[in-house]
Amino acid sequence: MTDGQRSPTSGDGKIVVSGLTKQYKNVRAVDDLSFTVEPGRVTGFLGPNGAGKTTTLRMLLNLVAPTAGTATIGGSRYADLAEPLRQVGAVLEASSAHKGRTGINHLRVIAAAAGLPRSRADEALALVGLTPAAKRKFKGYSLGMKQRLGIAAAMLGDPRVLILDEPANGLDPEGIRWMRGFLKTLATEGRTVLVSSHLLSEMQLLADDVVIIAAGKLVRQGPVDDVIGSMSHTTRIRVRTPQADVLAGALGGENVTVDKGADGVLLVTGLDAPAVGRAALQHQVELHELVAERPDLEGVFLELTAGKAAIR
Ligand SMILES: Nc1ncnc2c1ncn2[C@@H]1O[C@H](COP(=O)(O)OP(=O)(O)OP(=O)(O)O)[C@@H](O)[C@H]1O
Repeated sequence: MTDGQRSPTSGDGKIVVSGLTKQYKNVRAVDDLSFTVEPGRVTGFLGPNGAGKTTTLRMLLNLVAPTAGTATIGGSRYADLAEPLRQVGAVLEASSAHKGRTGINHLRVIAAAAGLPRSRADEALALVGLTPAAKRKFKGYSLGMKQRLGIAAAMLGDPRVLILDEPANGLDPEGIRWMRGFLKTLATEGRTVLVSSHLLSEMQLLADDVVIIAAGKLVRQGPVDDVIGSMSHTTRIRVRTPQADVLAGALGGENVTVDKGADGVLLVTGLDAPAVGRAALQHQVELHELVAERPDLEGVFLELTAGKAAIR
């Protein structure tokens, strides 16, 4: 299906979450949460255990009723979408299927129920690289194959929006790399791709944007590079010198910390690389290495969510 053939009601595929709240008896699982997810980009949805990610995705897909607030996809609530499977594909947990059914039959059953052409089952299976296992029974599928089958089911309607909860779970490194390429390609085609994950190093490779939540609330949202850049005060200078003690003594000042590592390495925070280089020059210290280590997504995530109780 091309863009021109898409249902006009699918809008631009932008996801808008506004004031979304879910109160369970004692737990405010999601608390006045607002964020947007743009088409044409992969957005990582991150948060510590119990942050409210799954509850948010379930509200987005009309599986749980919000206590307050709204979540729309292409301007409509999921419940109001005319043909939801053609507009939104979702995988919320490892795919389950009738154990004795083959992969292709599993997809054909879903396609038939949704009024989609039978040929879509073959196309979706090919899309996730499962054609060779089409006639194998589901019970013989590995976890990685089950994940792929779940994604194939989500892709049956050629949706403009894809929502995945922890899609890399159970995948081996090759499977994770495949998933990365697959999701990036979908975004390049202009689709909206929202992915929750705990794998922060993988998210740094995969995501264009991130939405970080903790204890049900928004902590930060934006392009990955901007979110990491916003924490540049945590940039650490790594310097190696045969005169580590001399240099350590020369690097003083308010908010400056100097930790000694092995082999003459000093890890400095509170100064930038030129300042460390200047101090070395002034004290005639020979340098073998001088590197500004920018924080990675994992470091930023841990700092942003530190102390926000995961168990509520
Ligand atoms: N049906 C429910 N009844 C009561 N509390 C619930 C229910 N579903 C979720 N919660 C609670 O809401 C909070 C958020 O849960 P949720 O599963 O959305 O978090 P999560 O970010 O997806 O966590 P994880 O990363 O561990 O999957 C948790 O404290 C959880 O115990």
